[in-house]
Amino acid sequence: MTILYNPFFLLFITFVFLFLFRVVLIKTGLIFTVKKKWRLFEDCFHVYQLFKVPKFNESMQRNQLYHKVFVYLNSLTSVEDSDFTNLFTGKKPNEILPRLDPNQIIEDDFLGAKILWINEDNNLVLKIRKADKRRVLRPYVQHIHSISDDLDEKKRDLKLYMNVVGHGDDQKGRWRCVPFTHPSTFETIAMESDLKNKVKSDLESFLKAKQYYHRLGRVWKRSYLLYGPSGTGKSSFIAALANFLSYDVYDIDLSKVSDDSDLKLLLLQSSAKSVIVIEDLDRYLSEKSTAVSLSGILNFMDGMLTSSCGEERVMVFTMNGKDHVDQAVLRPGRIDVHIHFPLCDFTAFKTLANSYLGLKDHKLFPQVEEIFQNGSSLSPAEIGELMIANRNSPSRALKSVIHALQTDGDGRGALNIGRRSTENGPRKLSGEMGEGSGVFGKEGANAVKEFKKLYGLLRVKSSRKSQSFDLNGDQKEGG
Ligand SMILES: Nc1ncnc2c1ncn2[C@@H]1O[C@H](COP(=O)(O)OP(=O)(O)OP(=O)(O)O)[C@@H](O)[C@H]1O
Ligand SMILES: [Mg+2]
Repeated sequence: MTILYNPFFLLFITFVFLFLFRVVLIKTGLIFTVKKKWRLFEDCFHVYQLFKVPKFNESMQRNQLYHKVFVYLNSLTSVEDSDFTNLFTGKKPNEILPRLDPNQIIEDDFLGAKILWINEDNNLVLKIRKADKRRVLRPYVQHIHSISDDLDEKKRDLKLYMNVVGHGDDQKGRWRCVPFTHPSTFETIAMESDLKNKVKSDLESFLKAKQYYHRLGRVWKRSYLLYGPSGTGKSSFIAALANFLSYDVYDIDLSKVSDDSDLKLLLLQSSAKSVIVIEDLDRYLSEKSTAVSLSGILNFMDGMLTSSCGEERVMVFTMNGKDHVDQAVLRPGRIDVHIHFPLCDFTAFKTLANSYLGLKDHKLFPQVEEIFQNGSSLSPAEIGELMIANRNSPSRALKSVIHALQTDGDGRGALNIGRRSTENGPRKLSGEMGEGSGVFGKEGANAVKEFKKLYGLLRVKSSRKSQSFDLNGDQKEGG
């Protein structure tokens, strides 16, 4: 019995007991409960300060700090270790990304200080001990900035935002987003290479011109008008432009915008480094199929409200034709660059044949060239579809293009009609695509014939100008 009073034995027993207690705590997960209780106990002896980082500022603009903190927090291992979190699949196979859940609390350590983040609805709340605040807060925020900038740079997954109809007074978060993965690039678009290079250098000089714009007291934005018939590559060009700039795309559907102030709000809630797109603007203006007034659109184009942030934005408007559009919409400054998207000519055809069929030359090319010279044309979309359908046999593909040009495309290039699918009815590809048929719906062909009757078979030999690049004075500013 004397052994029980031996201090070494008692010490040994205590160690064994503590070791077993620790094993039980860890194995059963009780350790987390103990830690939590301990934290609550510790909290009683500290005064905390809370800092709220709201998603939107008082004028409903996005708070950039919110985005940065969000990106930063999602990169912390403590997101995974917290009690509950969201899991999403990543880009790579088997990749799983933990993402903050509303009301989730995340712990972080910085310069020896414990920091808590609470993810509330539209706010991130930072909780820090008052004693640590002065020493830690500023360097911590700088740390968040640099880490999130690095992360943004590294995995810049582009996003496509679309506006949805707002409900009642809840105008927040009117944008819905999906990953933007459109594969179009300037290389895949059939367009005069000179024009392509001009567009690229215009964009590059715009990117470098922040100081220049600011010195002039101008909003740092650039507006493009893309106009031309349906299926000539306007939307593909927008995707190429976004990929070139690595910008997110905000695609505004004017039919879902309730009034002028709603449109303003959408612009305010878009983020910097983005392409803001309004497709078919001419249609909305002529049909008055939007609740937004002309002046609402003009103010939007001026981007008045974004001037306070000085953020870089590229605006793109598409139209089928600009002849009937109010000149105020097109004035320099509102639209900086006009780019015409014509129907296919022989040069564009060769680019398409190269990319769709891998053909640099072919014995049928001279025949195709002659048809184009006679003024026939189709849109690149129509020619592209024929090539895709016959991609296993280049000869058959070319024959079907020739056939389509001779029937449906007769005179379209010269007369430059068929401006809009809605004008002539959508030009559906019909019939069999194989065996050189590639027959197009007769609707379009009839429209062409009627047009020819009216205008006395006017044939202007390839008088159609290809994509024009009217830089309205402004371009010099960008450089
Ligand atoms: N210039 C082009 N170069 C390469 N592909 C093109 C070109 N134009 C059109 N295409 C192809 O045709 C299809 C339709 O093009 P797109 O949607 O860009 O035309 P659009 O001008 O926006 O037409 P719409 O006015 O009807 O919206 C796309 O799949 C695209 O790949
Ligand atoms: Mg389009």
